This record gives sequence, structure tokens and C-alpha cells, in this order.
Amino acid sequence: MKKILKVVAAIIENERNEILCALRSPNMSMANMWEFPGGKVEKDEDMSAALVREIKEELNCTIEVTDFFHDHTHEYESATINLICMTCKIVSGQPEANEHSALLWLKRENLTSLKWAPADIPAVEQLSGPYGGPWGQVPRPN
Ligand SMILES: Nc1nc2c([nH]c(=O)n2[C@H]2C[C@H](O)[C@@H](COP(=O)(O)OP(=O)(O)OP(=O)(O)O)O2)c(=O)[nH]1
Repeated sequence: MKKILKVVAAIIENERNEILCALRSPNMSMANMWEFPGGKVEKDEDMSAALVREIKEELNCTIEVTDFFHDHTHEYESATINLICMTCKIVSGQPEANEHSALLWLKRENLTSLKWAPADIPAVEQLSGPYGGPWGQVPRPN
């Protein structure tokens, strides 16, 4: 059985209601695909702590995790990725691309125009679909 890697990713929205998208660089696996910034959770590490750590390393800013957004497991040829997307807000600094080739703020309705890593597609669809706002939650019945 393939190894399952737990990966956390940040859905960061700015004051113009745009979401931060990051382009994987040519020297990364899954080169030139878009993703939500984040990375692998280390052994015994809390998911939120892992995401704060990864964002500091990758984007040089500090975030706070505000909510759980989406959990999806995708089987790639080499590994199975359990991608957990969490909504976050920036508490200090401005995102800078330390490792990615580019960063882009996009409105939800434009997210599907990018070439996303396959594991991200369900989260992208939830963000851009009819139940996309405010945080992709399906409204609760009364
Ligand atoms: N950070 C992040 N990784 C994602 C997303 N979607 C997706 O399939 N992945 C994959 C790419 C990587 O194989 C893995 C995350 O690892 P990582 O961000 O620590 O990247 P890495 O370059 O160190 O990974 P690798 O070369 O060792 O595979 O999850 C996503 O939205 N965000």
C-alpha cells in the first residue's frame, strides 16, 4: 500500500475577497502547478502548528488558522496525499514567494482558470461553486 502523506494547506483571503494561490516552482515535485501554500505535517505535529510553520517558511508571514475548510485524499502515482485545507488570516507581514515561482490573488470565480495540483480540485470547486461563500459552508437548514 502507498504511503499516505498528511499535507496542510492555507486558504487565505484578503480584504478584496481574493484568495492566495501559489505556483509550484520548476524544481519542486508537481512543477508549474498551482496550489494553496502549505506542506507536510511532521510526526507528532499539530496540523495548525504545521501550517503556521510552513507559511512562515514559504511566505515569510505569520498566519492564524481560523477554521477547517476541506479534507480530501488523492492518490498520485508515487504517493497518496491527504490534503487538509484550512482557512487562515494573516496576522503579520505580507506574503512573499520564498519557494514558489509566483503568488497570485484571485477572486473565487476565477480560481478554476488555473492549472491546479489534482488533489486541490475538490477544494477549488467548493470555493468557486454555488456554496462557495463566505467560507464554502453549505448553509445550515433552519
Ligand atoms: N503545500 C501543498 N502541497 C500540495 C497541495 N496539493 C498537493 O497535491 N500537494 C502535494 C505536493 C507535495 O507532494 C506535497 C506537499 O509537500 P511540500 O509542500 O512539503 O512540498 P515538497 O516540495 O517538500 O514535497 P516533495 O517535493 O517532497 O514531494 O503535497 C497543496 O495545495 N499545497
